[in-house]
Amino acid sequence: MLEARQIQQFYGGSHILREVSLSAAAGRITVLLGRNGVGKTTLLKALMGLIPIKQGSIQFQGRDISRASPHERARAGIGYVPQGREIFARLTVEENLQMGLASRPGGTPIPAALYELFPVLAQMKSRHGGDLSGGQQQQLAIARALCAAPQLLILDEPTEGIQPSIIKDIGRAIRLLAREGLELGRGCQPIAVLLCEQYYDFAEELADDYLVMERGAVIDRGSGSEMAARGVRQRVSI
Ligand SMILES: Nc1ncnc2c1ncn2[C@@H]1O[C@H](COP(=O)(O)OP(=O)(O)OP(=O)(O)O)[C@@H](O)[C@H]1O
Repeated sequence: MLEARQIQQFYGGSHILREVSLSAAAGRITVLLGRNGVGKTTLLKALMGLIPIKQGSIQFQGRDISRASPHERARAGIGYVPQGREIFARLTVEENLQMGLASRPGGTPIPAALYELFPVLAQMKSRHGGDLSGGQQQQLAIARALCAAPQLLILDEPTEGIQPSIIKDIGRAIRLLAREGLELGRGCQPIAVLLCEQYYDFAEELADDYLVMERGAVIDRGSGSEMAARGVRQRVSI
């Protein structure tokens, strides 16, 4: 589904991504781990087209999207939940979700399945985004990305600063999306999930595949079931 090859990225003179390659497949959760500042967010932004890549290629559904705009990538089926959520604080929950429908034909309703996935959003439909708790905002940010019915969902640290009960709900939602998919108005099919995460236990629990980054490069990768044996926890702990 997604194939990124040999991505190189620089900020000024700093070499931030060093020949990073990764893939994500429908039905699988691919987890990206690494300490603060190793380049994870930069990589996700590059995949979404928010930062142009200097070298390398990105293929999605067999199509080269290396130079496509974020908007085109969203239309092609990539959903992105940024670090820090970036919900619209002055818009209501419902209006935030409507913003997520922008890439779909006019008149497309907010998929009811999203309110089943995160019932708190139904209860808080008319509240302003800024009045929600951090965990509720994270659920809203995920639901907003899902409004576009993506085939690939990219999540940047969805557990950051969130209480344990909501982390569990988010974990359940991610697993459901990858295993079964959700009826978002385009049929219900398992999606590909690319999850960047600092919270090791959460990452290990969900990972089908994992990658570890250090100083802009992938230094280890494998299947989620090998993470404990390969000492990934020690590699990413601060
Ligand atoms: N806009 C920018 N201009 C210059 N340097 C930047 C910029 N954004 C990030 N960096 C630097 O690039 C490196 C990688 O940052 P990035 O945010 O991708 O790391 P990260 O692994 O996602 O870390 P975190 O978990 O803290 O978000 C860091 O050294 C950071 O200071």
